Amino acid sequence: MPRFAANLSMLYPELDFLDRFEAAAKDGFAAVEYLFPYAYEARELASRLAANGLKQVLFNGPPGDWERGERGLACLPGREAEFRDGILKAIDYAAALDCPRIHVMAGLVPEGVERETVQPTYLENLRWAAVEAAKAGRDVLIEPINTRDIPRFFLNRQDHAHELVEAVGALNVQVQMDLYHCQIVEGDVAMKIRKYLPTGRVGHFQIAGVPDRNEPDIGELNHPYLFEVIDEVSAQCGWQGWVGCEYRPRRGAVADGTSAGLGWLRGLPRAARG
Ligand SMILES: O=C(O)C(=O)[C@H](O)CO
Ligand SMILES: [Mg+2]
Repeated sequence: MPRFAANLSMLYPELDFLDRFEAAAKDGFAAVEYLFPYAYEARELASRLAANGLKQVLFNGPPGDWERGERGLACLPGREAEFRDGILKAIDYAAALDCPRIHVMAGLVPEGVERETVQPTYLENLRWAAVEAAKAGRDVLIEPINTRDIPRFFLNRQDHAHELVEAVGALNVQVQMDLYHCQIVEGDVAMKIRKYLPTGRVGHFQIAGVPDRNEPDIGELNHPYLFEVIDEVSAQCGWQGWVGCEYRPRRGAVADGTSAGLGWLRGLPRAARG
């Protein structure tokens, strides 16, 4: 089975953020990811990781003004200086948390502007981020996200993400393949894993039930089957990454907490949470 990381931005909403590390470790996770570390001192987060024997495997670069709806700066002409400051801050956090990868959110295509118009800005920003991240020994990830959840998000499809990774041409730029978004936008998920994982350009997976982003055993995707596909292809190509559990608990959230909804994980053959 693949190795699973708990997404602490979505799992354990019943707990304060800093208490979610311990909860994830108690549920058997060996790794965590979350959206943003910036509201906390890096040393506080590092001590929570260490105290609970957890690895940090992913977080996002600063997204711009999240409360006002911004979802990344990479494709926004005129925001390059802010983008660069954010990437440098993320790289500092990644060093302090010993986190190998940073997700750089693409941002929203401005109203009335064509996607193609902002693509040069996006590529230039990614190239710059790749160079800075490489100096620090980190990978930069880009993630196609569905437009039902984030209307006008610049990057929606796996093929577009892989074209952009090729265009940047840096070994440390990879695709974050979120199977939830992939199913909503384009489907044919198993075949896309078979197509893209062997390229060496998939840095991380994420999962959630489709369509409601709840536990992976709720909804239209057959995750045990997809895990077998990931296992099979990984055995052939040597992929050794993580699968982030990025869903909003439905089963356990109210009565018993997130743990009660982890039956899908405990039920997997040779369940590997770390
Ligand atoms: O929404 C997702 O799927 C993500 O992974 C992003 O990091 C959230 O903004
Ligand atoms: Mg995701």
